[in-house]
Amino acid sequence: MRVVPYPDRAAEMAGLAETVARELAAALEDKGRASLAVPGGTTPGPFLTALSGVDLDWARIDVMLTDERFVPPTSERSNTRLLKETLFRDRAACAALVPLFADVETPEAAVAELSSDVSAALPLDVCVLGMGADMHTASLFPGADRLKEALDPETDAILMSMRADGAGEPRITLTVRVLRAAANLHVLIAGEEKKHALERAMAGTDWSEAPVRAVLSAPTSVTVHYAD
Ligand SMILES: O=C1O[C@H](COP(=O)(O)O)[C@@H](O)[C@H](O)[C@H]1O
Repeated sequence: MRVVPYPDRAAEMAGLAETVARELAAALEDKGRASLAVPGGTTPGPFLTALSGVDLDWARIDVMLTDERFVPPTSERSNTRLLKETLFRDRAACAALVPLFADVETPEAAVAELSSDVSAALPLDVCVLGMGADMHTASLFPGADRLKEALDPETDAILMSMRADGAGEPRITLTVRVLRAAANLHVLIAGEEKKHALERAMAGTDWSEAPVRAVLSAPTSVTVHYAD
């Protein structure tokens, strides 16, 4: 794992977009199709907007979220909404969205409905994750009801419903097996609070206490991007 510091957030977002674009272009060249997972939340908007302007053959790129809140896409809390407003425009407007939301009664029913389309887009060529100050990543929250199953590297599940005190609404998340299998992994963090959380995560080994550790210790190329 390596940590790349940037002078400011604008440089961080632009730098990550450039790196991800290069990795997607290499995957397209190799295989004719590429897959990308991106985080939701408050941090990645400028990165996603920068990526939307990159000249790539977006029609051959499958894009999914690392996790979604179980709210309608019209909600301010919807990660799908963020994705549509930031990435799915400009040159990337024709990318193929692999949904992590379904208009059904429960997150469990959504997982059942969505899993086969997600599975068809795996393994991920590029996966960008966020991290909370509580060291959650995707919707893998410390203390969550199904965290143990989602952290199991041998699980057959690719998507899992998740409920946790710190999560607000129920969630749907990619499992650790899927995240760790990505060819290129990036963690995007900004600000002092997250810098301290990263230091705490790097100082221990227990995945359930700090789920982001499962990603930081992946056997693949892992880069943490940081700016104040
Ligand atoms: O709830 C979520 O939180 C994390 C971190 O979000 P941020 O607002 O602190 O940037 C995010 O990576 C995840 O995708 C999202 O659903």
